[in-house]
Amino acid sequence: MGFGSDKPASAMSDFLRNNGGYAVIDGGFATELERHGADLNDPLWSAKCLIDSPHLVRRVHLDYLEAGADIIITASYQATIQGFEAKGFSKEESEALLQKSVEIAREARDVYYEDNGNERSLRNFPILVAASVGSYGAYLADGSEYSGDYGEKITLEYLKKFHRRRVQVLAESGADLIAFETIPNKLEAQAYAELLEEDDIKIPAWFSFSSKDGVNVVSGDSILECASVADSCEKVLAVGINCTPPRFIHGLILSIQKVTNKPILIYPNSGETYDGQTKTWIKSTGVSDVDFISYVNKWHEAGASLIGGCCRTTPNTIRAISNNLSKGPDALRPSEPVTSSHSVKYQLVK
Ligand code: MET
Ligand SMILES: [Zn+2]
Repeated sequence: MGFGSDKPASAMSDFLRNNGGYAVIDGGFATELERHGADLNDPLWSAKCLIDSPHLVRRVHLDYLEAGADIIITASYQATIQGFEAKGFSKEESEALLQKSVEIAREARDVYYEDNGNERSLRNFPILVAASVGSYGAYLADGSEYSGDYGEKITLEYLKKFHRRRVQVLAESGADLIAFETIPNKLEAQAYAELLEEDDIKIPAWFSFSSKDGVNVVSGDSILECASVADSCEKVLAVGINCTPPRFIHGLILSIQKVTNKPILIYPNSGETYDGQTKTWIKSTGVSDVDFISYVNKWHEAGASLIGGCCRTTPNTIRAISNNLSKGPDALRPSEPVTSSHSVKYQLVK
């Protein structure tokens, strides 16, 4: 039985409760691919490796699992049928590449389970594979991913049409959930919510927004309104923030809590600034790993229960997050297998 298929609404809360009150999300995927030598200067960005270096994709998933990630996010952030077709792939080949992103993550999970004596897969807290869906702006690769400004021609229906087949394919590919990431505006969140409902998508999802001021999402839409869209959609099991500087995260957690009781996820970037023109990160505008980590237990105390890193964070960041949370003041991650009769002890998750 898949994650969320028996009790969809509470699947994430149940998962977290069995997992000691928190889960660790992986870190910057593209960042780590580049560290392994991948060249991502391409409209497909990290999804280019699905075509030319799947072994690196698998390696990076394993790096994050070994660092302590409980949830790994697939390389499909910038993988779209339209983007693959622009490279000359057929519709069928493009869909197969989307499926491949999930297959590689599942393979990495199997290898990790085997290397670790299958202990985790037998527990109530398996590792989850989250199929990434990046925004329409990420597909455009023109900077609108971080402005959320798509112009007036882009309507709700346009966005639904753009994402529909991609979401359907990922939902049928064996992932545990869909991670809608770096959502830049309210319109795109509404498009995702309507797609999930209308197409009767069979796996749950999380919605994760990005912000550059700690008050609004990057388009200027209110985080309260955006998080409310996520709250109203039954298929959305967690809501939060990613690819946003660490200094804004605490305030955003408090805002999101005003409009939802769903578990809150956060996976900030390193705090460095991305220059959409040159497609590079401006160095020395961020925080060090040490500073990033000093925030982690505060974010957890403030109410975030799924914590990881986004662009420019590394397996070292994730290892430190994992170590910090397991030593935190209210950490209850069990070291022995948990059966459902024990789960009442782990009630930190709201
Ligand atoms: N999961 C994606 C990645 O790390 C998120 C990118 S945010 C621009 O590649
Ligand atoms: Zn990012």
